[in-house]
Formats: sequence, structure tokens, C-alpha cells
Amino acid sequence: MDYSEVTEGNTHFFVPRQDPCHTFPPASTPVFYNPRMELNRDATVLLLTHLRPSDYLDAMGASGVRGLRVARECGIPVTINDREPGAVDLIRQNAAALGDVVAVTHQDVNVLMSGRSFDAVDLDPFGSPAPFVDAAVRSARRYLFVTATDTAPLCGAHLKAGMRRYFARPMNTEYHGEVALRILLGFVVREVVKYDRGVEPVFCFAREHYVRLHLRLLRGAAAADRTLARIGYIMQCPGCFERTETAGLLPEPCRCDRCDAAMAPIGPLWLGAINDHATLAALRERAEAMPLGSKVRLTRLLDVLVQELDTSSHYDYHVIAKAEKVSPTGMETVLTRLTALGYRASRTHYAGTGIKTDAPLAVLKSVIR
Ligand SMILES: C[S@@+](CC[C@H](N)C(=O)[O-])C[C@H]1O[C@@H](n2cnc3c(N)ncnc32)[C@H](O)[C@@H]1O
Repeated sequence: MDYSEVTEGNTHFFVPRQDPCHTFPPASTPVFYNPRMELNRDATVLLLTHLRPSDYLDAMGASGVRGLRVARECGIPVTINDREPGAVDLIRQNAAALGDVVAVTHQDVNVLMSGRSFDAVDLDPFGSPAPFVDAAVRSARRYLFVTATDTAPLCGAHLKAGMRRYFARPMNTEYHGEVALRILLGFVVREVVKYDRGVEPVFCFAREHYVRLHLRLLRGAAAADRTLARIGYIMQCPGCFERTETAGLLPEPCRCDRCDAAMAPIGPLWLGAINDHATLAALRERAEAMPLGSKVRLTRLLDVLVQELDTSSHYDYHVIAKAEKVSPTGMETVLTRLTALGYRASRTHYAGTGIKTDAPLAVLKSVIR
């Protein structure tokens, strides 16, 4: 294998040299490495310097970059696993170059996680994490981190695949980042509460082609019940932008106030907060002093997440303006007008023209006009 040396944060490691004719890494290399996921890894390294779990499992290591960075940049005991022999060889070489500060295992990840526990478990599969979440929940003592790159099934663009993987009904809407994030969270919650445990989202976001969850796991049936109470549905009107939330395992049938159509349920999904704002503020401060390659983009993401409303109430104000046949006013003007009228309003982290607000749709439309 022909290798090239890469640096992320202050960690140096080797990855297979990529064929410049291929833009998507798996097509050209025997072991996966995607530089476009650096922000995803930076976010986890940043969070782990704050949370400081007693140990960490990089369950699906590939080159091992994620676990290597956690070991070197956070000083946390790390185990890196992969089932592919080529990946395990590369992880061992990279670990040796780092001074053998990580343990390397070569197992199917579900077997490993069924037999051992770790304070923090990190799943970073190709595509859907669904086949691995149950074992990860049994293995994780306090923290569970999950990446999903199958955004088409999660957001309803591939409806049947979404229903098979996540046992939920997504819908292809203009707020697909929100739906993908909350369908995945809803799925993980269902895998957790059956063990009488609860979930607290700490730092979760949707970006480009993936969704990333950083979750705290809580103990006890009461925590599980509190978590379950945040499961429900977004009820979306098929004919207009009207939508509402309904909590509970079954959707409450309802009709659109504006056009009287039967509202269609999206879910079950997570209706609660997707971030812990105190943790985000602490990360924002900490990020300044860390050598993160994606620092500018990551701090921008944190800045938006800190002010983002916890609700699912996303509206794309350009789409609404187009439907109203008006040219949209600026985002800041819309937000200021909504707050001046006494409503809460914020930007969304996954769409530049997205607004979250508790204002009724009629008010939002009048403000956009
Ligand atoms: C997307 S890559 C991981 C990328 C890596 N975490 C990073 O940040 O660059 C997914 C890895 O999971 C491994 N994998 C897939 N299924 C697995 C399983 N059942 N058990 C263990 N490893 C698995 C693959 O061999 C592959 O190396």
C-alpha cells in the first residue's frame, strides 16, 4: 500500500494515498479516510476534552484517525477497533508511531461491544448506524456518539429504506436536516429506553451528507420515562407550510387550521432539545485555544447552535417568500421583526435560509412580506 502522511489537530498519521481521479475516497483506497469529515472529528475531540470520559472506544476505526486523535489530543485511554484486516494493520502502524498509547482490537464491532463496556462509545459506520446501536447502548456506560451518513433514508428521500432502518416514517420536506436529526435521535432513544435508561443530547448537528449525535446516557426507569415523554411526531400539512408537534407514541389525528387537510405524521421522532446549551458555550470558549483544522467552521457552527431554538419548527423563509410571490427581506430583519412582536426566533445550523420560531405561520408570512 502507498501511504501519505496527514495531520489533523496535532496528530500525525498515515492513510492510503488516494487516486486523484476519484473524488470519493472508498472508490480509490483500501482503507477509508475522508478529509471532509475533519469537522466531525474536531467536534468530538473538542467535546471529549470537556467531558473527559474514563475511556473511549473508536468502534469503527478505518485508519484509526478518530481514536488516535482522542488519545493524543485529549489524553484519554482509547481502544480502536475494525473488522477489516487491512484497516487493523494500518491502525497498528499509526498507533505504534504515536507511541502505542492506544489498544487495537480486530473484531466485529457488535461482538466486541456485547462483551466489553467503555465509558464512551463512538459509532462511525458506512451509511446507517442502525445495526450497531443496540450493542453500543449495552456497551456504553455514560456517553454514546453516532454518525449517520444515510441522510436520504433519514430525511424521507428514500422512504422505504428509512422505515426499514429506523422504524419511523420520515417525509421529504424543505427541513430535511431537522427531520434526519430527529428521526435518528428517536431511533436511538427507542434502543436506549428499553434498558431503563435515558438520553440527554449534548452536542448534535446535521451537516452536508451526515448527522452527528453526541449523547449522555442516564440510568434508571425515571430517566427513561422522561426521555420517552419527548418522543412524538411533527404533523405536517400536505398542502401548505402549516405544521405542529404532538407528543406520544401514537400520532393524534388533526387537520390543518388553514386548508383543513388531514395533517400527515412524520415520526416517531425526538421532540426535545438537541443540544445542551451550557456545554456548547463551554466548547465555544475552549475551541479558541485548540489547534483544530476546522476551527473557523466549527466555531461558526457552535455560534449558530448556541442561539438556535430547541423546537423542530423550521421554516425556509425563501421558500415561503416564493410561495407568497414576494421577494424576501433579509434574515436579520425577519428575526428582529418576530422578536419585536414578542415571539422567539432563531437561525438554524443546517440551512442558511432556515428560521425556527414559535410565531404562527400567518405572522411569519406577514413579517416576510
Ligand atoms: C466510515 S469508516 C470509519 C471512518 C473513521 N472512523 C474515520 O473517522 O475516518 C467505517 C469503518 O467501519 C468498519 N466496519 C464496518 N462494519 C464493521 C463491523 N461490523 N465491525 C467492525 N468494523 C466494521 C469498516 O471496515 C470501516 O473501516
